[in-house]
Amino acid sequence: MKKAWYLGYSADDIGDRAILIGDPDRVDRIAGLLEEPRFLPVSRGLKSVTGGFAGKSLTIAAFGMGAPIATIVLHELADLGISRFLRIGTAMYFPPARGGEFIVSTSAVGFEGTSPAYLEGGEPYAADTALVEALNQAAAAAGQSVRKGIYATYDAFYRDMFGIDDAGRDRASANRELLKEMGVLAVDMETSALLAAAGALDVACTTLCLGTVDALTQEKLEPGALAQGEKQLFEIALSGLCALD
Ligand SMILES: O=P(O)(O)O[C@H]1O[C@H](CO)[C@@H](O)[C@H]1O
Ligand SMILES: O=c1cc[nH]c(=O)[nH]1
Repeated sequence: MKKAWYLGYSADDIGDRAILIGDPDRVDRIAGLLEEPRFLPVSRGLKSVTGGFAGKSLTIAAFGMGAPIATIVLHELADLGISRFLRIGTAMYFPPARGGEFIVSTSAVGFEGTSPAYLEGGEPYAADTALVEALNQAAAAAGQSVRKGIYATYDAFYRDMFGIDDAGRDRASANRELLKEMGVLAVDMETSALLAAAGALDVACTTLCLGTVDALTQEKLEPGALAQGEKQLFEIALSGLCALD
């Protein structure tokens, strides 16, 4: 049976849909919400678990950080037969979004190097509308709401997104002006590449993130609100993704 090159899994190891998560510690925490969680062998630090939720079988896969590795994980899982993907995590946000809100991607603009290899000229890359709506409904059922909008994605965190030196501050500040004009709501390091890869591979994908860093002030969500938001994020993500056939 075919085995994925980097992940090392075969089709028998995985569900029919996937949640992609950056931080591998989040895989351990979301696994507690799954029925019969089965952790898969870890290679290169890529931690995954397969289990059930609401009668559906899914795989939660950690990719670390950044578009190249996130798209490798999506591409390998798509090649094994997964047809729906949801990235969850955290993002920098622009007004009118506020800290602690859930932001779902309806589309994304790519300032990273991976998306052109999948869908050159395809910008803005579109998210799957059924998945976006399923997340919207799952949030409402949980007494929460999601804000829908455009994501922008970069590779160079300390140059394009967040300044800790003069060169980074200047560049990130110029980017912020551009993103404000474009009406971007959230910034991360994966979404545009995942949407482009999903489009090219004919699978469904979107991103749902908790807004944790104010793009204008660089103020961070405090740890208690982050922990609480993460729990709600997991519930909305699992319910929304598993509501679809
Ligand atoms: O979503 P999480 O894993 O929190 O990661 C987010 O924070 C990292 C730094 O920008 C990027 O990987 C980004 O997408
Ligand atoms: O600053 C941040 C915080 C979360 N996610 C990002 O991509 N950037």
